Amino acid sequence: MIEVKDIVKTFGENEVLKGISAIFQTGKNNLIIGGSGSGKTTMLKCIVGLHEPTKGQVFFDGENFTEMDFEQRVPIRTQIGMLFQNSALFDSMTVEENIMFPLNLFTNQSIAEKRDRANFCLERVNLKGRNKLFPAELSGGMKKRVGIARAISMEPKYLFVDEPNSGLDPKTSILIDELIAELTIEYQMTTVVVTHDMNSVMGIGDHIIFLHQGQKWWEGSNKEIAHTDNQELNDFVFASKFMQAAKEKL
Ligand SMILES: Nc1ncnc2c1ncn2[C@@H]1O[C@H](COP(=O)(O)OP(=O)(O)OP(=O)(O)O)[C@@H](O)[C@H]1O
Repeated sequence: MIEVKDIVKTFGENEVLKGISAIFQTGKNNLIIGGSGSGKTTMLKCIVGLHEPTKGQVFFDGENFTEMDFEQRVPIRTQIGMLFQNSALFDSMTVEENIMFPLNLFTNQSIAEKRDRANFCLERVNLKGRNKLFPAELSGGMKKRVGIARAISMEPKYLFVDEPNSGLDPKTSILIDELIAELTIEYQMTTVVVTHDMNSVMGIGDHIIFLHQGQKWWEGSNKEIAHTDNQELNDFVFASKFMQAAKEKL
């Protein structure tokens, strides 16, 4: 479980997060949604320590991450898997080398053990045997899957994903969502996904936080979202005529 308490983040005069508190449960797909510039990525970066919050605290399973120094954070950092936008694979490394990268950095495993783990992760994301390919030889969906394989290589307790569906066709997007959702349950991870993909919201949104102008404006599940009377959330989720028509049938 991850708890954020009263997170404020300012950049100069710009107060981007205005005191956000939330709990992200273990084994759940927690989604952060909101309009462009509402502070979603900033929130994710504050949780993982890529930004220091101006105020407030982040707890990983009760441990106060915010007040730890660099060294003290290492054990928690090794339990964090991340998939950021564009998959962030190393272009000069093969698929296998990309997946083994965190293992090289953080473990003393032998080459054989690391290769076994890479094979296991590749199989788990349906890319068995693609070890020797380079990122340039992969489709966007395959790159995401390699990114997921790398993110789970260390058997993380916490998984953070920023816009997993960007640049993917709708069918591949759903496959990626389903993979994240399956892995979350299988490994009982606390997963936090930043998205503005409505298929993801409706498909895997166990717990959703809607940010509006740097504040937590609404919180609930995908089942509740269809019946909300929150005006800003409605305007955001059901912006298109198609979604409005779909809502009426729910
Ligand atoms: N490093 C930074 N320095 C200064 N301002 C920043 C920085 N990072 C983000 N911001 C500002 O914070 C605000 C929120 O940005 P953020 O990327 O968190 O939004 P977002 O909700 O993820 O948007 P999008 O959906 O467009 O990716 C924006 O006004 C942005 O300019």
